[in-house]
Amino acid sequence: MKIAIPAEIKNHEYRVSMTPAGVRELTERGHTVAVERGAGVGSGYPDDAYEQAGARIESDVDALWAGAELIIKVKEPQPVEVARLEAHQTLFAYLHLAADEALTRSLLKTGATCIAYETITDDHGGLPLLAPMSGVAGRMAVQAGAHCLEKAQGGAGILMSGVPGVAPARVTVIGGGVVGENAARMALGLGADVTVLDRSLARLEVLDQRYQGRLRTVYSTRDAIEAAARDSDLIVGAVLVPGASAPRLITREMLSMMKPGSVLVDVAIDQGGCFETSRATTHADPAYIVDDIVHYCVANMPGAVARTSTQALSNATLPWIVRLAEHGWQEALAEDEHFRRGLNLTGGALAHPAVAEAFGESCASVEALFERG
Ligand SMILES: NC(=O)C1=CN([C@@H]2O[C@H](COP(=O)(O)OP(=O)(O)OC[C@H]3O[C@@H](n4cnc5c(N)ncnc54)[C@H](O)[C@@H]3O)[C@@H](O)[C@H]2O)C=CC1
Ligand SMILES: CC(=O)C(=O)O
Ligand SMILES: [Mg+2]
Repeated sequence: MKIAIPAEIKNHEYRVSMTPAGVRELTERGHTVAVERGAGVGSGYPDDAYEQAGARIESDVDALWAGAELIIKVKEPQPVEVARLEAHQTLFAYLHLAADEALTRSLLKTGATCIAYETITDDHGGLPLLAPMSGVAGRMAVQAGAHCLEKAQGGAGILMSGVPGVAPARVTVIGGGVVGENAARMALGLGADVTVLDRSLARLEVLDQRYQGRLRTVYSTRDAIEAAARDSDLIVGAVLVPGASAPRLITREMLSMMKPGSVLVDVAIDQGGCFETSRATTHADPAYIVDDIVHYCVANMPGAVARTSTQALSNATLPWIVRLAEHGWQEALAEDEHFRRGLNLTGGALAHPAVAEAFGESCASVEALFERG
């Protein structure tokens, strides 16, 4: 199969969708891999490392896309990339379509098959291609939150750990999944006072067992969220309903309950955000203030630690990419219900129920799509 690895073009996005080691796995199986010139540089992989792995380096980005059957990216395609996508091509990347109707409609018009990393599932109820970046973003959320708590950033001037005789910061994490657990672990490591809210009792039980009284677990209700708003110095938004847009858990009105200079880090911003006052920001200008509350809402947090993130992402995606390359999307997805859940769009139709629901549209029967092909 002809595979293309474009350079990422989102603001301050330094990841690349495949390491040279990943390229070698594909070229040794007889596939052709074209890598856009300079695509790996932000992650510390020069062009010659890809050449040694058997890739061809392509300087002409239009030719790179036009010559591919399978395009592997990190972030959702930007408008100039959507314009290059063709109906016969397969795109495999983070898409977060429920949060972006304009992107969804423009991708539908291309007729291309779009498979999202973040909706592929596993046998344990997890999201194996979201998890590695959720781990990174969860850990970063606390670093970012600690920075935002400093006075110069508009924060209340609170040190996460406190000092002897002075209480540590109160950190609440809403959503105790992969992002939430990693955020909680970092906050605990810094000596903060940590509470995790989730509406899954099973998840709260896992955290309770794992952290043996070092953090509080609280069932997520409106009351519990209001109490968190009143008491917390830092709230990390880490909820997810797979494929769907994030529920708005802290309203603008609730900001008035919070202490001035408190911080909201909305990691769920890539699914639209779980705070009403969240809007997506970039690493160039990551935070803003509404009603005295600092908001950090970067939608591609792992891009800032690209070397770590590229390796972690590539480790997770490679086996799935190999299956797409070896069998084509129809056969690869037909064989595996978890892979099928990654299918978001094909032939101009919506193929993921949560994405279709987000726009009040009907969802194509995935089984029927396979029969048609
Ligand atoms: N901004 C960024 O750079 C990044 C953002 N993310 C995003 O972070 C979000 C979380 O991802 P993961 O932790 O991997 O998901 P996950 O599925 O592991 O965890 C989500 C948790 O939220 C809980 N939840 C759902 N509704 C809730 C509610 N109303 N109240 C409390 N808890 C609720 C679920 O029970 C689950 O435990 C996703 O939107 C993901 O796309 C992930 C990586 C990078
Ligand atoms: C998950 C995601 O959106 C990211 O890593 O940027
Ligand atoms: Mg994102």
